[in-house]
Amino acid sequence: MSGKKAVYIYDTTLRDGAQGEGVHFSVKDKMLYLAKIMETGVHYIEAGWPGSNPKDDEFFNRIASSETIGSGMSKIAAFGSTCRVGEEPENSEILSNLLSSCAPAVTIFGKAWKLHVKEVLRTDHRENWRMIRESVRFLSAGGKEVFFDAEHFFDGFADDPDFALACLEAALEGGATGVVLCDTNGGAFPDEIRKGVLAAGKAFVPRYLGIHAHNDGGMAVANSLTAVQAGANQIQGSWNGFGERCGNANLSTLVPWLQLKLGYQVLGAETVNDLSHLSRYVAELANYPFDEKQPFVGKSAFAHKAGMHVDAVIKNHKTFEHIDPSAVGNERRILVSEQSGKANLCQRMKKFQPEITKDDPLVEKAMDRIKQAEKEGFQYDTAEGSLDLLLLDIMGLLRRPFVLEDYHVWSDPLRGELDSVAVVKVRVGDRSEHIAGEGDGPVHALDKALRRTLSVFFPIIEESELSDYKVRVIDGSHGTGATVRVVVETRWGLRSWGTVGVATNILRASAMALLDALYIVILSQSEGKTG
Ligand SMILES: CC(=O)SCCNC(=O)CCNC(=O)[C@H](O)C(C)(C)COP(=O)(O)OP(=O)(O)OC[C@H]1O[C@@H](n2cnc3c(N)ncnc32)[C@H](O)[C@@H]1OP(=O)(O)O
Ligand SMILES: CC(=O)C(=O)O
Repeated sequence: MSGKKAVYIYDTTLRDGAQGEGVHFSVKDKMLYLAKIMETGVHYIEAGWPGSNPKDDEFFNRIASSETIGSGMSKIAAFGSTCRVGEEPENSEILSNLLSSCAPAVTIFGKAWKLHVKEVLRTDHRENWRMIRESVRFLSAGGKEVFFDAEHFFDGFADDPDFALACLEAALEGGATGVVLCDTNGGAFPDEIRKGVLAAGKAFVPRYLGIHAHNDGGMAVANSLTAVQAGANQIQGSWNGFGERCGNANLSTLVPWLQLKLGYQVLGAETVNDLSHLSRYVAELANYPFDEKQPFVGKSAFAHKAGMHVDAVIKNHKTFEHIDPSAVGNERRILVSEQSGKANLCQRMKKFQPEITKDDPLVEKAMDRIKQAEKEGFQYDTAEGSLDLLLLDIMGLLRRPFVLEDYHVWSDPLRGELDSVAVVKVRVGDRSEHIAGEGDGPVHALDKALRRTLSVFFPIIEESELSDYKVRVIDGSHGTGATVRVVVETRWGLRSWGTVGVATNILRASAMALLDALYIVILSQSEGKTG
């Protein structure tokens, strides 16, 4: 271990993260998650609440019978509550499930705000402290390492500091290894967090003083960092900020803050350097769309669009980047749009002609063409495939591998499934083919007909797939006669790219975007020019 101060990470993605709307992990996903996160050296992984649902039960059973899981550096923690009001710990089903789980660590939550004791538990303060103290004692005596999550600690501390601190004291008297101060409603301000953590740190010296912050006020990361600076040495959070309501403190943001910017020792360098990939992997397992606007790990985190920014970032990346993107496994992206100057264009064109310079007339020509096209409704920052084709064309490097000579589409919406038919005629060299395709709707039929015809000449087409299709009305004042922009996302192996078409006829706009997508598949294979 280096001389840096350590902060311990307690990963609650599988528990609080799974409480987030739209987040779902199957048991298999959870097993994959554990295997992956255990490699990162995260200190604690909260696996779920044994006894609360059959999925969590099966998961804990699978962990117990797995030889590899449990052998790594990360400790598994089981989650649950204290015993109920008036209940002895020995008779508590919740505590008995926690005790018999395979997890060496257990976290139980209890009330630290008088409002909850009165209105939710409907009991008195002494009984609340008893429930906390005796539940912790029972689990500690059973050989578990016990953390106490002081639910609503900061609201409770603002209301009555002595009461809130007495809840921590009860847990420590019971033998808790750590107490975790929770901003459960997520509405605290950093200054309130600082006061609460300082007071807890002054009153007690637990082995772990943790913070668990929700993001309802958009402050979860700031509040967690404030807590660490005030003396907390454990952070509970989730990757991508998944969690109840607006989510939990985002580990994908917190880890680089702590390790790269504030000088704490958190996780191994290899994990931090791979953070962008790890965060995406977790989103994929959770079956939740990855937020590309996320700090540090999102695709947009180092995407430069404005011409002035790009000019400067090429001269010295520090002018518009707070860290080197590679430090978190991310990459710099130079976008091209109507906001571009010659620096953006030149940087992109170097892909095809490395020696090109900003004062080359072709760069200015490309900039003018793109600004004009964007005025007509094209949008290239989300359609880098069409952008590359346009640039290759301007540079005189584009050899279109085929020509679409003709296409017709018929639709009969009353027919039910496969209500549309398209016929396309394609020429490659001096050979032409025309083939029909059926589809659910005219665009699907056109896509199928194009792919079937082209795969006669270019079998590689079969390996690519249309992964997204978006239509946007550009000028709503013309009603159903408005101009539309179609953006198509195509996936081929690990690569994906966007292409764009604009027209008043949605089918024509779709055909433009689809054709660009297919040109790129073929060119990437045969000429390697768009790679
Ligand atoms: C702040 C947090 O995020 S804590 C995490 C909470 N997570 C979850 O709730 C997800 C999993 N939960 C569940 O599956 C279910 O709620 C269960 C199985 C745990 C409990 O279900 P039920 O027994 O039907 O109880 P239900 O959820 O309706 O009510 C909660 C009960 O727990 C009590 N309770 C709430 N907090 C605590 C606490 N800290 N300690 C002890 N009891 C508590 C409530 O008073 C209520 O009891 P009551 O009905 O006697 O008033
Ligand atoms: C324990 C917990 O998840 C909370 O207080 O928010």
